[in-house]
Amino acid sequence: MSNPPPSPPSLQELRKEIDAIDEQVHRLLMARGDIIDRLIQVKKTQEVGSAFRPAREASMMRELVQRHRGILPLDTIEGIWRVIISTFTYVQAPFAVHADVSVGESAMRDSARFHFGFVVPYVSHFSAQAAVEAVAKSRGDLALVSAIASRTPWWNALEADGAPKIIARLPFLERADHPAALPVFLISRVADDAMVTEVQTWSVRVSGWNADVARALAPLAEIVAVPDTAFDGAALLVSVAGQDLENKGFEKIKLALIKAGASVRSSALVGSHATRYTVPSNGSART
Ligand SMILES: C=C(O[C@@H]1C=C(C(=O)O)C=C[C@H]1O)C(=O)O
Repeated sequence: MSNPPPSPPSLQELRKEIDAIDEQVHRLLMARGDIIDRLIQVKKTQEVGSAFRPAREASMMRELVQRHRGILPLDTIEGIWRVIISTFTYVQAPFAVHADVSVGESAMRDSARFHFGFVVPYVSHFSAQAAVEAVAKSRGDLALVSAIASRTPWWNALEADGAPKIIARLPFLERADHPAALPVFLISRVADDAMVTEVQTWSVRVSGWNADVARALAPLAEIVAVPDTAFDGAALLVSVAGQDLENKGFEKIKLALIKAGASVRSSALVGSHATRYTVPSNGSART
């Protein structure tokens, strides 16, 4: 006679397992918090403005994608870790997020809450310029500004030495159905060695700007353009990937502008961020 199949665990037993896991997760998060005091001293967080470290965060978010398996949606894992990381950044050195809501209040608020949670104060502004100004006046605050459209060339305010810079492009993990998909630049002051330089962002003033010039540049770089009403010029925010130390990537853009009939009146590096990273629907990541 064969043995009867083992009876499935009871609901009570399964809930006990869940309670044990919850306790471990909670204790591990508290242990993570215990590291912060030591980390502040090693990192000298207070000396450079924001404790946000864009290079480290971009790489941590990619690790999550690579490790993730099972039924829990990546949206959930990404959201949980954004809150963990942002809150741990906040407890090192408190900061606020200044968001430009002129591109759509609900999408911008979703992006701010998804990436920074509810503990980090959220301040809305009615222009990108105002959000950037608030950051310039602060010690370590962050601004969130649309990465794809603008009515004003807010990036001119990032040109000066010591001015805040573009330090990241969110979301870190792009995909078609991202819950906080609005493409935004994050602007702050961080230590130079914390920057990721894979994509450089340049503030460029050109004359001779028109649709043909824009088309000629489109395959080479992402551009936000604000045409100048006074003459045939424009203020551009140009994102160039694949930089080398001599800024050859930007030199290529300059040459392409000239070839297309425009001329460059000035250019200044106004930040850099990690290469955009796309999670395809089949789960394996690509950049
Ligand atoms: C803890 C740090 O500070 C911040 C918080 C991080 C975290 O909680 O893991 C990661 C990067 C920083 O933005 C760090 O620099 O490692």
